[in-house]
Amino acid sequence: MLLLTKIFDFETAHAIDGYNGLCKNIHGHSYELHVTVGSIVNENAFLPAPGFLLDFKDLKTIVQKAVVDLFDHKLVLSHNYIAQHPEVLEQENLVSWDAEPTAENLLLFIKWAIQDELPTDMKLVELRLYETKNSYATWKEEVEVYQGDIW
Ligand SMILES: Nc1nc2c(c(=O)[nH]1)N=C([C@H](O)[C@H](O)COP(=O)(O)OP(=O)(O)OP(=O)(O)O)CN2
Repeated sequence: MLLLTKIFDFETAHAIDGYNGLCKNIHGHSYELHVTVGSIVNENAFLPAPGFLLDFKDLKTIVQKAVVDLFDHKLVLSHNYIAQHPEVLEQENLVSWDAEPTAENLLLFIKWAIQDELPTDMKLVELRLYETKNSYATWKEEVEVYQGDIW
């Protein structure tokens, strides 16, 4: 499989309801999202002109619209959090969510949002979302491993 990766940045504020730590309060992150897509190719031949699996520009357009535009400079809070802090409803950049906006849940949402927008010959293979430079969540397509005569 041949893979392409593009990196995106967005600034988002959130709080985690039910968490016993600093992240229960509204705070922000400079998120970094790595999106890897791929396709099975004939590895014994060059790609036909223009030699792209997918134009990086097209990948950028898809992820920008499906993810970055939704989250950049937004405040993402769960319905549970909002119910306990109704004053946040005054924020014009509020995005209210069914789930807690953890790195894991954001990543699952991002997977759903991107998957359906890719061309049919491209597969979403891996997503990595950095919440800080030291903390990130990864989603990977399960790869079937060939072991002798059984998959
Ligand atoms: N499994 C998860 N754990 C935590 C999440 C999360 O989304 N998934 N989120 C948080 C907080 O949002 C917090 O802001 C990030 O936590 P942490 O990485 O511990 O933050 P630090 O600033 O201490 O990170 P450094 O980059 O190491 O300085 C908490 N846990």
